[in-house]
Amino acid sequence: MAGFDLEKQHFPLQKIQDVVDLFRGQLTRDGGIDLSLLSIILGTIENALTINRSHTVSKENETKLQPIFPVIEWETIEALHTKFVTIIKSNVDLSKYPEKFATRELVKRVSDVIWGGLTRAFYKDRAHLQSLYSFLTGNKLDCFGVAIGVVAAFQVLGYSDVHLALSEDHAWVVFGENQDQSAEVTWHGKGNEDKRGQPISETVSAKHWLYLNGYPVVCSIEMEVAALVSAANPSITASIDSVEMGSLQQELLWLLHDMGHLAKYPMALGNLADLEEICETPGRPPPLNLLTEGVQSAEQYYKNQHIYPYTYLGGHLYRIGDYRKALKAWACASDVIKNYDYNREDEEIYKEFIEIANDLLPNVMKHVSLDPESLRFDTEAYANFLRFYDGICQWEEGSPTPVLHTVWAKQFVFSLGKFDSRIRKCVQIHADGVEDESSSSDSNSEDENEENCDVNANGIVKDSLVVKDVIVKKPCGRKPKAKRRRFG
Ligand SMILES: CC1(C)CN=C(N2CCN(c3ncnc4sc(C(F)(F)C(F)(F)F)cc34)CC2)S1
Repeated sequence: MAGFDLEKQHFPLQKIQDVVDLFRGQLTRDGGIDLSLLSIILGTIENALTINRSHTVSKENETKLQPIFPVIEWETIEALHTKFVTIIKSNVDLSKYPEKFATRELVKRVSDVIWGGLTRAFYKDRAHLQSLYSFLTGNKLDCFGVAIGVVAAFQVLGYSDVHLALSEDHAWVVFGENQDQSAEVTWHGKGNEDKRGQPISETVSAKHWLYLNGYPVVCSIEMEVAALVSAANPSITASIDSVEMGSLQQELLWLLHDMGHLAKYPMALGNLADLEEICETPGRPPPLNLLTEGVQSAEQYYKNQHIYPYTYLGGHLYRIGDYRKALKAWACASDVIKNYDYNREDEEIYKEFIEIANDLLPNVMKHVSLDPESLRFDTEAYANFLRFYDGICQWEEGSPTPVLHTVWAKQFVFSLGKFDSRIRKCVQIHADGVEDESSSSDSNSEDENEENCDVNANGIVKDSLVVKDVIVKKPCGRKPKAKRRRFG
């Protein structure tokens, strides 16, 4: 196949650098990127490194004690690629679709072809079902795999307007001359009827986390490569990862990062940060830089409607023991979720907040000691703690599905009680625009500590009132004054 001469020269693939060079060649050549080829290559390697690890090791690797890596022959990849092209072209009669750009009917047809190629009874939550290798050798795909398979199929059919749209827990496609059309192409979650073929309207996405309130990541072809790489799964078992697959993913993400293709993809930046946390790449910036990039990307391109940039950041800070900043990141995540209405298809983000509130935060509060530097005496930490819970209360308000239950309340009381009692006296909560007689009493306590009030934290919500200012005072925080008796 003349078109593949450039790729052929990289084969046989025997080490990570061979794959990186092939991806770089694809990403830099004009002739366009072949998504199905890259998905098949990545899936073949993932399969050999995680599921079928009994492969031959090349002489070169054997002697140099290189990480083991399968020898991938061109013929293997070419056969699978030909199979995919044949399935798509023989099942889609393009004479019925004369338009230059994709139509909703054609998108539904291509989705049906991928859908029709799947075995009925398979456990869709299993790992390693995200690539075309899985589709072509096992007739199995997860929900992301169906979506990327549809996009790859349209490439095979010669369309350049069909692209992947990603939220934080769902994927669909955009298409049309102005990319202003959208369509479901896969299913979501368990027990939900799939809505394949339907558009994602503004009413469907408004205040709905699953559609990021209308601010999904709409991929370029290069970002679709980044999605393929992000979706690669190095896990061999629940507790063991393939080092080779992880470092291949890491190297490919750096390649994409250096080419600017992660700039609008916060989750890919988060994935790379997590890989760097596990095994840093010499000469590369620390994970915190990537996580900050992810937050800035969400603020700049997606109106700060994404949650995961903050929970990626909070999780990392938690793991390195920077609990103050972790708490701030989680409060920022809560500031985002509070504008959404929670519903039954949002379980993934619900689990994320449950883990923070009922596992991570209590652990933070358990660990804090009597050390005056501890969180217990930090007023800004307390304000962030209140902001975190307040956002969750506001998330529940107006939602068709309740969020909170007694477990949340028990953990809230546990964590709240860990803050030093004087902290709570240092925090004044002013109702937003609602002047009531009690607010005048606040001024007394303010007078009493006048010299201490110099920090304004972000607003929080109290009961049904939006509270604009939380006035916090320093000395109750970090270093209690000498005259204060040590606690306990
Ligand atoms: C802070 C966290 C709990 C750590 N890992 C997280 N991930 C891991 C990686 N991940 C992702 N990483 C890159 N791209 C995507 S596209 C996507 C999805 F839209 F949901 C899809 F396509 F339906 F699966 C998910 C996802 C999902 C979120 S969020």
